[in-house]
Amino acid sequence: MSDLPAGRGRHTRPQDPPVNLAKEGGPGGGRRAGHRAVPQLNLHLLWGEGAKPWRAMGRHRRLVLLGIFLGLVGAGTSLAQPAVIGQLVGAVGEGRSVTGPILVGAALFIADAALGALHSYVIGLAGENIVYDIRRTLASRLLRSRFKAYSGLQQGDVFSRMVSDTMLARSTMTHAIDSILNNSFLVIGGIALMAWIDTVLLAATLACLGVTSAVSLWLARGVRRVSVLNQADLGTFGSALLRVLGAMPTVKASRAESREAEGIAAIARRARKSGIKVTVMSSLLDPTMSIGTQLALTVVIGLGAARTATGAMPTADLTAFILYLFYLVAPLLTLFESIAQFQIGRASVDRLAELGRIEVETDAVGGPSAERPRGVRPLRRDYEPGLRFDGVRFSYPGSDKMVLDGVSFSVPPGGLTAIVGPSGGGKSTLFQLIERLFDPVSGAIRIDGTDITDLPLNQLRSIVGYVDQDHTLLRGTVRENLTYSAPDADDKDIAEALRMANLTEVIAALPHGLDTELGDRGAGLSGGQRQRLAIARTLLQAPRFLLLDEATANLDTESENALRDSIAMISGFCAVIAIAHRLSTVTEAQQIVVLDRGRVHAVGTHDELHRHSDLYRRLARLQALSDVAS
Ligand SMILES: Nc1ncnc2c1ncn2[C@@H]1O[C@H](COP(=O)(O)OP(=O)(O)OP(=O)(O)O)[C@@H](O)[C@H]1O
Repeated sequence: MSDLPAGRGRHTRPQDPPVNLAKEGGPGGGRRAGHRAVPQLNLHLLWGEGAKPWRAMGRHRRLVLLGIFLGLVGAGTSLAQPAVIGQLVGAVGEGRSVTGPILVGAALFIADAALGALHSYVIGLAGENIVYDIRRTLASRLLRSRFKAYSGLQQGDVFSRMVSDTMLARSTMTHAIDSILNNSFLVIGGIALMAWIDTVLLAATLACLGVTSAVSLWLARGVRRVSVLNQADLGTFGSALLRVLGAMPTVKASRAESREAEGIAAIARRARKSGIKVTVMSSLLDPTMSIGTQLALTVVIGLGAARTATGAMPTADLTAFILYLFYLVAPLLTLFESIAQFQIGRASVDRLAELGRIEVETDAVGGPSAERPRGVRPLRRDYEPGLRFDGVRFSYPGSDKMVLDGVSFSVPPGGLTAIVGPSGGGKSTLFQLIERLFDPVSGAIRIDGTDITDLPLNQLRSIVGYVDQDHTLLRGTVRENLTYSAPDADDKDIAEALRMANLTEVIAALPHGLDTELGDRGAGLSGGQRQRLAIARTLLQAPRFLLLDEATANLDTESENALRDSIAMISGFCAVIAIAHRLSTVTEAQQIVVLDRGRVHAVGTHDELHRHSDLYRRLARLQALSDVAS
């Protein structure tokens, strides 16, 4: 492994001087690095406690304002049109020249159409920009979130917020706000011009429209209430679907397709029910306003005709008034629809803002903490090289049960340390704490004498490599998978890592070698090959500590031997800490830690434990029996 490049932190070997971890801690030195409450990211989405669509528009407010302005100018040209038509009617009636009104009218129509198109484009553009910013910022924040906070979320709900809530929020922040302002302007302008023409007819109009407007506002508020429920139902639907699709082999093997399909259908039914409520409330808006406008029109025509007959009102004025009433109908309807749309979108803005407040790991990526460890003088004179658990106690968030209760042991900077013990004893939890996915309730984990909570996360995770239980591989080629945590690794590094993971021949036999595409979850490779590929990937990161979870859980004898050889090779240049279910693979370990119900039961070599530990002997006996059985 000595050929791996130094730029990826590979040079901190057991024989290297330990790292002055606190000095490299950057701004976090002395504090618990990585979990500060104030995020470093420049987020437009940190909207404070209340979700404010205006603030959420971020740097696109000017574009939205330009769109609104264009809309208002367009509305002005619309408002002028009935007056010009009124003049045209007057001119015809009085035998005057109609050229002027026709030219002005034509100019207004053209301006109205051009402004309308431009206005739609600018508002649409602002919407796309806003939704892009929200998605980009939220995705980045989610990826940097504290694992503790992230693991409390439902993935389907997060997905639904990112896809459907962002669309609804976009409508609110652009179309709805723009439409409310423009149509309010049209309505107020229309009313003002109608007042200028005839106050009696206006009073009759307002009386008819007032009642229906109040009902419409009440309906719009109801729309928001049911929209919140509907969006939550959609989130639950997404979560359930994702969970089932992610467990397809188990679903099929359990012949649970129909049961799961029914379960999903039940959630879909709930979403349908709340969706129908939204539709009912929204569709009541139109007829409510239509009743008001029809009534107003009837009254205006009747009363207007009477007033024209008595000479109290010229015919041209009545024509203009009726035209304004017609002009008023569409903006009024759109206004109330937009208010309803705004209310629906506000519910989505709330849900996005909630996601935007997820706590982040502040120094996981970038910043001074991104520096790789350099071999510098040790932090303390009395440091103990390697990794040490010191009286670590831990319970998972929301649970009182102490999963680890006073765990203490040391891992030397090289060689193989195996962790064994009964199921549920806390073995995997140890790894989650070393990776700082969670922090201990009390006690400390130290590397070269430095508490890992004083280390920038980026640095910690570059010196600790982690191969999880699932040996997670990503979609893409073998090469892309291998270089995931060391993107600048060259072919020589890759060849070396493959050799150490005993994969050289396996990869050479693939149809396109390193450039062979792997399916989801590494399809195309056997379980053992996937596991060794995950190990090779971690090796390219040149860790000082390599954590292997359930290293030999699903291997045949040949793969197990291949892996055992690999571990022996790897443990010659870095410390390998392996959770092992098969004791046969760790008999050669420099030390074995037996963990039982969250406590260290014993530490020693295979021979020592065999002599002194009842539990170890029992585990070995059970293992031997299961090996015979299989
Ligand atoms: N996310 C979690 N929330 C709450 N409790 C958890 C969580 N993960 C694990 N536990 C509990 O913590 C205890 C230790 O689990 P852990 O996975 O560390 O054990 P393990 O020794 O690795 O078991 P196994 O050998 O079966 O993998 C178990 O009782 C488990 O139920």
